Amino acid sequence: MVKTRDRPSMADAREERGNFALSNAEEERIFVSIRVRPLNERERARHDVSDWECVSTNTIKFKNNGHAEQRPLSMDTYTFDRVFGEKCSTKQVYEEGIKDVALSVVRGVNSSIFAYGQTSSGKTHTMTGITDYACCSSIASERLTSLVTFQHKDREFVVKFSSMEIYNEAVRDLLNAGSTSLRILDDPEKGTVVEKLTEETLTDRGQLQRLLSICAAERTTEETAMNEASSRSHQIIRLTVESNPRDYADVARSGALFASVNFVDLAGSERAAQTLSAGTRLREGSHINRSLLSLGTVIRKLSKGRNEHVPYRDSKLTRILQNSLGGNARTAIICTISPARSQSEQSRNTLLFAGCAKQVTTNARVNQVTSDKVLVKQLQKELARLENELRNSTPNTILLKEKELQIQKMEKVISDLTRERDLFQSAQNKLQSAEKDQPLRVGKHSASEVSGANNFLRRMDSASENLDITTSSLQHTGNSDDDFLLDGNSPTFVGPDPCQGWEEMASRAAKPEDDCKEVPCIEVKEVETDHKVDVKSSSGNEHCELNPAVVDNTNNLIVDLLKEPNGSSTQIDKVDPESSKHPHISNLQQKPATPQLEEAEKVSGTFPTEVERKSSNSSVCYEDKLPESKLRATERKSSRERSLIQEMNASVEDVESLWDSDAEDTSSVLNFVVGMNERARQKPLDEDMDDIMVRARTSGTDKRVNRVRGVSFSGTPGPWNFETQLRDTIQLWDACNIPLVHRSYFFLLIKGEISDAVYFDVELRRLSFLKDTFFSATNSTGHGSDVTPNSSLMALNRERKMLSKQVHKKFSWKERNELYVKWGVDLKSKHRSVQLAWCLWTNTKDLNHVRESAALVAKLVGFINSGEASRKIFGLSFLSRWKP
Ligand SMILES: Nc1ncnc2c1ncn2[C@@H]1O[C@H](COP(=O)(O)OP(=O)(O)OP(=O)(O)O)[C@@H](O)[C@H]1O
Repeated sequence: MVKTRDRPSMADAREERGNFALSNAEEERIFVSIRVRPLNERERARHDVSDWECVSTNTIKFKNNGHAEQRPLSMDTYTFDRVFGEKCSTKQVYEEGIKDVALSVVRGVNSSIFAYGQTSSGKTHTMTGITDYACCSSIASERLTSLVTFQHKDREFVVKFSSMEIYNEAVRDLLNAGSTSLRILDDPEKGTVVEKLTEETLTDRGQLQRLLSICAAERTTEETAMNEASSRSHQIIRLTVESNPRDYADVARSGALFASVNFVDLAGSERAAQTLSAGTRLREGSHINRSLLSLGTVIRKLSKGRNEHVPYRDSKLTRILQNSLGGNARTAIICTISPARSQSEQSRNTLLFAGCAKQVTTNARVNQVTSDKVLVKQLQKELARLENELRNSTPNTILLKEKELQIQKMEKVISDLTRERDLFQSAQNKLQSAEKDQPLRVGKHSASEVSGANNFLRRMDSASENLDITTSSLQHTGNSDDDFLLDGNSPTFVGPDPCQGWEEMASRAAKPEDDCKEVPCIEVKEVETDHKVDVKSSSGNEHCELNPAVVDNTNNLIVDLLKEPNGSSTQIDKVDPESSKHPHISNLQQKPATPQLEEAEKVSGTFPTEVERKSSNSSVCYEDKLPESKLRATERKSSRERSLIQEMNASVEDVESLWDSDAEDTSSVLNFVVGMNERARQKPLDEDMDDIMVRARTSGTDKRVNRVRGVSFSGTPGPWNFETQLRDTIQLWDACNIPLVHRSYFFLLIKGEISDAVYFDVELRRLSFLKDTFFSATNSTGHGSDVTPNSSLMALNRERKMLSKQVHKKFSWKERNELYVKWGVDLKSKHRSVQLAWCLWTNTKDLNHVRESAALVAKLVGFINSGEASRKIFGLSFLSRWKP
């Protein structure tokens, strides 16, 4: 008795892991089932009886009733994978024995279904039904309506149909009846293939039915004594199923699957005596039996499991089905038998064959094909998916839009700044050309010093906040002018640069050449009429108040400078236009004497503030009475000296009144400073310079000038005491709450060269004035000043806060810690950068502390010492571009 081992439920296992999951080759035995048909009419007519009984779903028993004529069988019970009795339907055979193997093809596994049995046992009857069920029946568990309609949510299917018969050992294409015998080829990749076999791609179930009908019609069948429509050939209906995933993103399921299922309806073995064959039928029967014998031999060899030769090539049947027999395919064999006692031996032979087939194992595996075409298609789909994802990605879209908006804003800011820069350069060019056209006017032009001081402090104040302004300006997209508008009481910026304070210094330090280009002209009309002086800026449209104190200071300085070496003074009644013709003046100034002075004498004007002149004969008035001898001495002074005096007078006093002036009014200052520096560098002991400095140091009858000069020049003749001036300046910075950036910049740039005396002079005079302004603001509302010690102190605090923020930007963590240690800030304390900023410029009596403070501020702000040019710029940096 052939025993079969219990077969694991492979179908269930596949269902659990997914129908399309890839798997390695699985060794399994051929699924063998037995179907017993009912007795047919012919058998019943012969009063034949059924000798076979299906005792269970997998066991069939021969009912040998002891008939003597029956030769005793070696065994009477056979067990197979499934046994279907006479009453079992073809659908049941399909569902319970064939379906799982047949539908392996949709998972990319080759499969074959055989019908084996003697003639008239029911092979064609069974296989026709099986093929129909497999191809066209609803297959819910596979989520396929059928192999033909091949609908699936994950994959797209292409099913191709082909059919052939092996008749008299010749392969015929059943879909191409006119064709000759087809050749069988051995393909290294595909195995055995039938050349030129017609393949039809299935589109619907009706097409399949038509093709099946064609095959049935074309198959060779003849009537024999055993069967009215006996199949005289082996028929193979082949469905080739190729599936591709709908979504190529799933790598595990992204391969194309390619497999075939063969529905093989073998011709029945027959005995010539029974079929009464002769002639053609006999020859057919001979071929049938020979091929079946080859099949039996192959099965028997395979069932033994030895590595001996398997004669696949003995017949075209075994050659074509080689892959299905012990190869890469799942195989199911339905062995059909007749229950008739008259067919018992043939039935027994069938069962023996089935028993051998039961021992045969196959190694089915998934046939995954990843061709270049599939790869390209896969990549194209993936690319399209990613592009679509990118387009529809909301966060990315928002991010991109934000970036575009930022770019637009920055472009707008750049455009605004470029426009303002161009405007500014245009204005400078105009001023430069005007300067060339107009001679230098020496004298006074009015300025409200209180207003100027306010502007100065406001400018410094705004400078303290420069980083915030700069940053915010980059973020604004509106009118840049609006960005710089202050409150109603504050001045409005009219120049190109919103930060005229330390930031301007720093930025100019980076490109000193550009900033030194413009040397605006000061046009001053000094007219002696009713003791009033008309002061006009170069623009000619601005009348300003003139502070008598400044007038006094300047004139005293002039007088001092014009002192005769013997101590006598010369009073200037009128400037001699011819004096400019002096070669020294020409060298220094490069400008002709101003004819406007003469013209100015003829012009009478009124002043916002009258300046009482102490002497009706003098073109310059003094607060204190001056000896007439001084003025006369001045008059006698050489034209060269007068020109120098005019130059310095214009420079120093215009700088002094700078707070209300436009930048272009500083031309003479810069010219003078440049000239002084150049001369000092080239000829430090130049007689002119030396003369001027000595005279400056020895000047002073005016109280205010004395006070300033007492600081600047130590009040006594002798060598310039740089350190004293520096200390005095530092104290005044402290007293006036001057911004730390300004202090640092000044400190680092002015190093004590003799030419720096001018800078100190200007700085000290201004600081002194600021201090007085503070004093006035504290004690009265005089001048309408809104600048108070408190407001300047607040500005200073804001600057420190700004500097504290810079600490984090400019220094690394390690550098910051070193700084904190150096400046005595506890590393464990909070707000260390703020503490550090509040340490700067606190101990102003210690020059080392001052030097360290200045250096640190310079690092924090980022300005550099670019040499002489920077000092010139620094001179200009006092000039306000703010107007009330
Ligand atoms: N299970 C069945 N129930 C009812 N009738 C059947 C069954 N099996 C076969 N028959 C009938 O028996 C006859 C012979 O069947 P079939 O032609 O399928 O045999 P076959 O094995 O294909 O013979 P051959 O090898 O000569 O082609 C047919 O008339 C068929 O209708």
